[in-house]
Amino acid sequence: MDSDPGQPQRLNSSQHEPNQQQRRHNHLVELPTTHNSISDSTLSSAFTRRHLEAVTPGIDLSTYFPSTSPSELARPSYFSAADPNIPPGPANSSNLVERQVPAMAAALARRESLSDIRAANPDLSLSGNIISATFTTPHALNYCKGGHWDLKARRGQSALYDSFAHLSSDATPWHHTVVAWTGEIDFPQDLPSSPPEAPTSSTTVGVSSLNALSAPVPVDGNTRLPTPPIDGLWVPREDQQRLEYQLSHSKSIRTVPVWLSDENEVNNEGITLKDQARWRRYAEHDLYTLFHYKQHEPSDGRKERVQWADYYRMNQKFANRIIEIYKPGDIVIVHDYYLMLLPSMLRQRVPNMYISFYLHSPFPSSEFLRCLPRRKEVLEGVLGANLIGFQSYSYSRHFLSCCTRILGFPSDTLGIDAYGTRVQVGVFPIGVDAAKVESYAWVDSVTEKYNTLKKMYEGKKIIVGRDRLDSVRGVAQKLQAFERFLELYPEWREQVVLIQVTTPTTVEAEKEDAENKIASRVNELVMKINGQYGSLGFSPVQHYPQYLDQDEYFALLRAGDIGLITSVRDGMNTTSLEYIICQKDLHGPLILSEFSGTAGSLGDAIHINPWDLSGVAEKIHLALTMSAEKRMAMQNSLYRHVTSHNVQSWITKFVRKVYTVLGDSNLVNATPLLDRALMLSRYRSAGKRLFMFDYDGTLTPIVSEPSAAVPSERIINALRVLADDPKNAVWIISGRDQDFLKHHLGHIQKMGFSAEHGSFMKSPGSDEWENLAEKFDMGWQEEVLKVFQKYTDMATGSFIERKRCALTWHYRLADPELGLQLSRECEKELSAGVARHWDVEVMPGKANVEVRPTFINKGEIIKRLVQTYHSSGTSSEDKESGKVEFALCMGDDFTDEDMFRSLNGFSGPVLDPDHVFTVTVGASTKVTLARWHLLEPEDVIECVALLAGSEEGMQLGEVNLAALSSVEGHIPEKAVL
Ligand SMILES: O=P(O)(O)OC[C@H]1O[C@H](O[C@H]2O[C@H](CO)[C@@H](O)[C@H](O)[C@H]2O)[C@H](O)[C@@H](O)[C@@H]1O
Repeated sequence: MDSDPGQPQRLNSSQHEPNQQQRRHNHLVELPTTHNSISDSTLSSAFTRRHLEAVTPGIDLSTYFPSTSPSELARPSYFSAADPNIPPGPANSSNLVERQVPAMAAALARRESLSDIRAANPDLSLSGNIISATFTTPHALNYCKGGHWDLKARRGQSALYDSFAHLSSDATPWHHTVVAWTGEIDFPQDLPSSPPEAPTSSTTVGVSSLNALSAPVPVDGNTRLPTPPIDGLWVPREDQQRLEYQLSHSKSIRTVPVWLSDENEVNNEGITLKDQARWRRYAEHDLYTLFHYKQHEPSDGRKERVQWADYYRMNQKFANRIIEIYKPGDIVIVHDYYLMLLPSMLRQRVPNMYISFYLHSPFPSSEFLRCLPRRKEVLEGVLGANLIGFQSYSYSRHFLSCCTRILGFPSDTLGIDAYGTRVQVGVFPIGVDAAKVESYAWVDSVTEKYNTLKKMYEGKKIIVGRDRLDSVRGVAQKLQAFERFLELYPEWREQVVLIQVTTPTTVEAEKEDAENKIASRVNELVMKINGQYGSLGFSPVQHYPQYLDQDEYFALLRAGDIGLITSVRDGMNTTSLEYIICQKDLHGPLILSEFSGTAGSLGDAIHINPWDLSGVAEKIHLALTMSAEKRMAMQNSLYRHVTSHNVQSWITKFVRKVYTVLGDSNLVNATPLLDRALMLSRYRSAGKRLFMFDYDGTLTPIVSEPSAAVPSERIINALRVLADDPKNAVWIISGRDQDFLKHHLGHIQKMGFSAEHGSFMKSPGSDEWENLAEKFDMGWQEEVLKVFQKYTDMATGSFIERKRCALTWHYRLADPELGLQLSRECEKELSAGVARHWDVEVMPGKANVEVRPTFINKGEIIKRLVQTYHSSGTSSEDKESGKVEFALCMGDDFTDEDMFRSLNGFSGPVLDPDHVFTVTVGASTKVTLARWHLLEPEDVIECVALLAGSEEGMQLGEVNLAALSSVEGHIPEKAVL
């Protein structure tokens, strides 16, 4: 093996070793890619065989796995926790731990039992199950000929998968299940990714997918018959079941796969393309980018809508899958930005579910998040969780401020009041499996490569870097800083080598960028530096654009004199943690970007600003010249941190925090975000529907001047569409007087009205107003007016709204503090005076105080309406007979609670509770009798338009807008109304 340090070369003499030409130019040419220490196919075969042996005793598997040798089965791998070759269970893992990290072994020895946990949390009914939802399964899947599955270790996220392995092991008391998408399934060329073409009686010409299903059985006996797809993925059901069985019986990580369709698309040339990557597109294109403080030009809105729809649908599929396996008392942990809608979707289905969310990536400041078109939905989605965890304090602080600034939710440093409950926020920096790193980093094969490396660069200092080729990893900055270092410190020229390994990105949005810009920028810089500071015998930058295998990786980390991490933004940099472990004896300093999520935890590393090239250069010099004592002190402290804050302690602390938070949460008052998709489906299946809308603060936003609260065109049109449908009875139930309602909404002939909190009623289609307070003595009004006038005189800007029956004193335009104080006094005075000798109720409203007869209220109107519309008849064609099969009631204030109370009374005995939607609008902190929550009138309008659009879309025979809307969670504004 050529050991000339001047020649870039691979670190071993494997079959992948490049030829001489490649060596000379390896910074320009991508070398043949190697994989983890066990090649993908070997690993997968080993895995599959091991599992099938476990689950199918007695079956000879040798024909399926002809190439799996016993040594392959036995060989360990660090890179994937999902690798079944890592011995599972307490005996193996704790032995390892005890040998390697005594502190951790002691911690694990203090394993809590479930009964201890239950005893310490008597208010919770913990089942002992944890469901972890993560985007992709710990294994990449290969669908093989013959319908068998080959499983490969998935690259990346090793810390997360290690935490799953830990939770699944006997080292914890939990019964753990991972729910995850299969990921893009690798199909062999000769297997159909869509239904195979079936022969017709006279010809073998292909038929459409639909016909293929009903086509005659092929007679050759070889053609695999298409079965109806699960969501369009053309994997026969028995093969899906085979995989599900295999994954669910895994001893290392029990996994339940989520099947998502690959929904083939036909391109302009009529060629069918598989597009399995669509499910990651929104998350990786929009969220990942923005969370890393980057923005791309908006594309045409249509593409974005489709990506959002896929994201929404993908999250829904996860929710469905979790609900299938969920049992009361289970703890659900949702991981990362792919699944940000999932917490709310779960909360909507099971309001008292124990849900937590952990973000592995950074979270940006509100100034950045504001640029995300779906910012509100994304924040609302996560807020379905009881606990939200972040990698670093600044990410959690940004999140809190986004909730307050974008959603208007009250927050403090510990959490947010949302949807009638408290959502807690915490910082839990992830770690790595330190014991595992130690056990693999010093095996003979690594030491051999380490020795080779050291020999290769004898007499030189080695700076190591291993990054993904993402723009956020700062590889270009690293090279520029190194260049600056060589410029500023000529004495180090030819004395220092930077070995930079750059792995391909897996993030969709980065791929294009990476291929086009970053890769060429990095190559340019490597050439420039080597051209300027290199010689015939030596190139100062050794760039390896490739995956490293496990042995090479650890050998490199051990061989480094400096670890250099210059990411301009990352959630957690696990390479830095692994470097620290690998340097436990040699104490090579770690130079770490302050923009890495790890920086907050590794206070003893040398922190740098990667944008300050001279500053980084100085720190490289400092690290190279640091005394041995100082390096040792620094490294020892970092080592202690990394080994005690490992991935096992991370997940243990997080889970512990989940149940502590649950003990503090008031889940009884939780009011989930309205499940629009559910509402729409119930609406569409109902023969007879009843709508009851409050007006101010529900259909229109609250404004300072009552006369300015006019309905928008959009809501008028939507209400009209709903009211025109013979299946619907639509009512406005408001504190407003008849004139106001008539003026703004009276032209919707088929709508019913109740004015002044139930004092007056006008049925749909009628011109007559019924006065329900007719017989009531109005003598109280004079007394109330006197009191109101007194307060009006005291608060400049306040005024009295005089209606026919109800009276309102408004103080919104007065000084806010004085107004509030006087309103309390006014309410007290009226309650102690006029309300004692008249049968009237004094109600504090939104910057108002209202008085009306007690027996008249919105709840009474609801009773009348249900009694009127709900009859035991069966015809659903007219309003005179038939059962109400869908009821939607929306309101925002105290007076609307009467409506919810009444409807709740009917839910069960009269109306099917699953078909009654009571929705409160407004403050996230609100304690309400409503079952659902919406944030503001704009959301109400979206929902009303969604229902109206659903019918209209179908009537017009257009694209089924409702179907699109339901997956998108909103209705296209212009297209429908
Ligand atoms: O039952 P509602 O339809 O919600 O009506 C309740 C009262 O709403 C109006 O006042 C409130 O809205 C105004 C416009 O946004 C706002 O300026 C005022 O401060 C609020 O109190 C209306 O003026 C009252 O008559 C209704 O009783």
